[in-house]
Amino acid sequence: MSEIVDDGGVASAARARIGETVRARLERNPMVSRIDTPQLEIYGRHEFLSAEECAGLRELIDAGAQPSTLFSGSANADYRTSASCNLSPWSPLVGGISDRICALMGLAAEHGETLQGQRYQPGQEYKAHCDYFPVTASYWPAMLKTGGQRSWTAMIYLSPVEAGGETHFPHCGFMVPPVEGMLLMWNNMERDGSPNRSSLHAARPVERGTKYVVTKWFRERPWTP
Ligand SMILES: O=C(O)CCC(=O)C(=O)O
Ligand SMILES: [Fe+2]
Repeated sequence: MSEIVDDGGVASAARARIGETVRARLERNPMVSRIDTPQLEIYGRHEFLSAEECAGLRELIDAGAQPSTLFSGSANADYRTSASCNLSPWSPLVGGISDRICALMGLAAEHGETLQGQRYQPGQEYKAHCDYFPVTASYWPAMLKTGGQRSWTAMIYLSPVEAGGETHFPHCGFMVPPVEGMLLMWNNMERDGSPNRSSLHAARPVERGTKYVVTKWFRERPWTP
């Protein structure tokens, strides 16, 4: 008897439903605007965080930042050159902001991974990648057990950057420039719940200034690290 395993790389009614629910909620929010591109569901919310909240998160990132690793744990000498840290969900600032992201998107807090902070100095970048998991990766069986595929990504820019540091979506043909306090949200899945290759994105090298962001990735099921 063969067991049908949803391998995260194909269409899925459950993931399609997550996409649809969040899309409907964001479309109803007058503070949220959709970036007009046919290949990707991507939305922005300006002034999601105040200047004080951004400064508070930058301080936490400065205190905790270590050279970034890639999810696969592989060496990343030139692939992801930023410094990053997981932010404690027990911090009232971090917990409150995580809750607000969940409320805005209509996603349950249990599905969200820990908020991760990143800092990029001039010359640092994160080369083109997708946030969803490749089902051929050695770590995929472990991900399947800890919440499955990643659905939506939420990312907040915490500083203005004098030059560079845009988030580039090469298949969609646009870049988002960092604007302090702005929340960017995109669906890593297609409407049918299969991975969307057009969600490929890169953090372009910072040219002048320092870029800070926090990222939250949502799993299709509750995250159980
Ligand atoms: O810093 C950025 O603009 C993108 C960050 C990113 O892609 C990620 O954290 O997954
Ligand atoms: Fe990413």
